[in-house]
Amino acid sequence: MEKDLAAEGLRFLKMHGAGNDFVVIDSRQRGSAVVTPALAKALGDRNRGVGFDQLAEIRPAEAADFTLDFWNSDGSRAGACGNATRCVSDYVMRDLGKTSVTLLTARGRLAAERLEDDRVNVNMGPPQLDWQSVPLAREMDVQHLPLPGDPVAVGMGNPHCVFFVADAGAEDIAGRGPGIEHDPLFPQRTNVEFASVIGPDHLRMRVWERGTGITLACGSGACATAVAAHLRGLTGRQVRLELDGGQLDIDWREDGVWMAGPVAYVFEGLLSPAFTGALS
Ligand SMILES: N[C@@H](CCC[C@H](N)C(=O)O)C(=O)O
Repeated sequence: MEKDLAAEGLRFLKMHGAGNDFVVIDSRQRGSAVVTPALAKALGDRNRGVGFDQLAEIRPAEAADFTLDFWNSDGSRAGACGNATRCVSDYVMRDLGKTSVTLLTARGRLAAERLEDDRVNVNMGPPQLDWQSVPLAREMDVQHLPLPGDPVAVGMGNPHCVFFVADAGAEDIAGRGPGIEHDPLFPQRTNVEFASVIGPDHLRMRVWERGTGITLACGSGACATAVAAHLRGLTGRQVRLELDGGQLDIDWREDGVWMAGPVAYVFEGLLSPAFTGALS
């Protein structure tokens, strides 16, 4: 932690998208990143920190409106976070007086826009459907992984393992999630989705997130689940997902997987110098 931040404290914003909650740190004026794995882990602690599913740090960008980095609550980095992308895009759009923005993430350049009903729609890019990109440990059929339950692997800039089950609401997510997250098939671990079909354009989905655990919604997971459902012939390319925290609408278009959903502002805060200083 830089000396001046340890002395002054660090400003943050708390947001959520369909109950997937975030701490957002805006480092555009500072220019350089302040988040470290130690800060992410300490801040992600719901008892001793602020608590979040993901931490998102905004940095300046030359060829886009901003750069966005994601961290899980265990202090690990994530290459994609759909709901944080929607929330932070809304914040930057309001700040810049725009109704659409472009951003750079580890995945590449993404685009987001505010819809007339105030939801935010983001293009999460094309799904990664080859085993190296997910990534998986060795060559295999991504649409039929060699695991009980016959799941589908989909990369959305981060790895997802999607199970189609009779009733996602009845799945023991906490019991099954950790073992699959750490299965040797996934060299970078994986997010785990359990989905059931409500209709040809309607799914129920629950999630165990890599590096965080159970969350009320996962945007990249919703995209991966919609892609997997279409590949399995269960739905069309446009689908609504019912998550524990709300609804997300997915549209798998030629230019990528678009996801629309709500964004919410919760509070702003200032991390105490004692908190940030203890991490120096
Ligand atoms: N909540 C997210 C996904 C966050 C990252 C994930 N846990 C990972 O490690 O890949 C979303 O909305 O996409």
